[in-house]
Amino acid sequence: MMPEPFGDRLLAAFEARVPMCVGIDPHKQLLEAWGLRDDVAGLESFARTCIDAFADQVAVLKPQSAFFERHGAAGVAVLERTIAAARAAGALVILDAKRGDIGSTAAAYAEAYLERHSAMFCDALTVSPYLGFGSVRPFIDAAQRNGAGVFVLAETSNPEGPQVQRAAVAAGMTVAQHIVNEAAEVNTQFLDERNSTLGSVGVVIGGTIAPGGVDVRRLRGPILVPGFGAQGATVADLARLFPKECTVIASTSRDILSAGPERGELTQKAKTVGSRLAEQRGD
Ligand SMILES: O=c1ccn([C@@H]2O[C@H](COP(=O)(O)O)[C@@H](O)[C@H]2O)c(=O)[nH]1
Repeated sequence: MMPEPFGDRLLAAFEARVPMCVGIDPHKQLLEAWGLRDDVAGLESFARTCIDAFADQVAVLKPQSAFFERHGAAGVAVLERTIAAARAAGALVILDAKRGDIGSTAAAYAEAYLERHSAMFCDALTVSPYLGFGSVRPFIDAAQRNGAGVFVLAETSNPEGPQVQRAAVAAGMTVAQHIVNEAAEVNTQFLDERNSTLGSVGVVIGGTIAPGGVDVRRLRGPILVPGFGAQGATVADLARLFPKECTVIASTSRDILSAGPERGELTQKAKTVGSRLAEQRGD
């Protein structure tokens, strides 16, 4: 039997939980602010507190792989435990690792994160299409086989992004729009074959971008929106950038994590931000 598709699981989580994504980004400065050492024990304690505060309340958690990898193999082991604990508590996990490579190597990355036998299996993975959209096909295939998702970088939140992502691939079409259109095509094919409402190929579009860059109305997949909070994007920006019918996953890391280390304060902060987002969606 085919596993339940990621899009359906995401919609169910948004109905039942705080409808947003909290990023788990154990910055050195945050570890220090939480009274923890910048070592593997500090990392484990930080991640454990995040799980206790968010995993049974918030729809999506997004560990940032880089902050675990910087502690070496022991840090990656903490990441594995964090993903497993978050999923066991019912949160969906998007691993932010921005993987991408030539097809055969992409297939190995896909096996690491999107095959159910893997220790690092997560609900979705961020991937980079800047070796060509076709190069992310192994991620899409593995995700669709396993009820997981991918989030393809389209227009990122950093100020350097537009130089590449707003360049034209054809008259009137930006690179970012091309990526969104390719994702839309995969979703349409998948949804035509399955009795499902939301595709498993999402895109990443920063909440900080200038309006007018990408048209997402035909995507039929979720939009992961980082840049909310610490990088300056607000609820009003989300309303301005995305049509109401889109499934927008607003993501914030430092803004919420800076409420720690008390578990109750972290949970409360996520709930406060989540209700502002739900209000904007008109729930
Ligand atoms: O376009 C992008 C893609 C990914 N990110 C990641 O999201 C978080 C943002 O953290 P904040 O503390 O909320 O600024 C971080 O892990 C980035 O690598 C992004 O910011 N923009």
